[in-house]
Amino acid sequence: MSPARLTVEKASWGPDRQHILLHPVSFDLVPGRILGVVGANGAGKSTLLRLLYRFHRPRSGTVKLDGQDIWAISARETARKVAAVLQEQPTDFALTVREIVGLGRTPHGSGFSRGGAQDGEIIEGALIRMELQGLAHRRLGTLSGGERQRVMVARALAQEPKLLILDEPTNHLDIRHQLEILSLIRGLSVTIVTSLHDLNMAAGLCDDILVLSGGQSLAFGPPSHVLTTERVETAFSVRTQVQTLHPSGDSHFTFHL
Ligand SMILES: Nc1ncnc2c1ncn2[C@@H]1O[C@H](COP(=O)(O)OP(=O)(O)OP(=O)(O)O)[C@@H](O)[C@H]1O
Repeated sequence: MSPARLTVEKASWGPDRQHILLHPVSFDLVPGRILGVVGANGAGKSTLLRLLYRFHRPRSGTVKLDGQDIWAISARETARKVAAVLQEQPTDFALTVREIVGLGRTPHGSGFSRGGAQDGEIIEGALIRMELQGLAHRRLGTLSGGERQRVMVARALAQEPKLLILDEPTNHLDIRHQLEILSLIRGLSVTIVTSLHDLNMAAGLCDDILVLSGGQSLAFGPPSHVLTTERVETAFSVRTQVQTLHPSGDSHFTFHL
């Protein structure tokens, strides 16, 4: 499955027309790139992500995948193209890890093109990638927060999406699993939009960054262009310093009140 081009044109959202929480935002994400959405608490990150996985319909503007408005196709067709890993997933804690990962195949269940064996291989591949083989028979409710997070990513991988939406994917993960999941994300052949709180992580992982503040988009583009000291100070209301790390030459932010 090839990565999708994601084109967001002047998309806005609010619970009603009088209360707009996300003001018109536009960006064009080249297939296969990783976009990091950053901003302070309440900036509108989750609201934007909800527009991208077709949970909210934009009040104005459009969200297009490969040039097609996601509201012009069915929810099921969208689910074959877009997978989301969210902070709070409504899941059945009595299901086993393998069953949960298997749910990722649901949108593809046409009964014609895909046999059960092929689904089984895809599910097994997702379990292996997230190092979950040893937990495959455990019930979700018995897992730690980090293990559950890996199950949710495995379920999204089993969905074989063209666009993967991740809401704070490193939450609950210890340092090793954070690094592992970031390296896995980098290696996927899929377009990715992820919200991240850690700006240093966002700068290291993402090809593009979108900065939100108070429901407005402040900037979109490569991290080195977008994450300037002034912009970070505006968006997060903190004093910010940038250091150059040796020997990598990477930029590293530190923050002060
Ligand atoms: N359905 C809704 N009705 C009313 N207000 C909402 C709704 N959804 C979100 N909000 C408000 O919109 C603002 C943006 O919320 P959002 O969850 O998008 O922020 P966020 O950037 O993801 O924040 P955080 O970093 O805290 O997760 C918040 O003030 C939130 O309370």
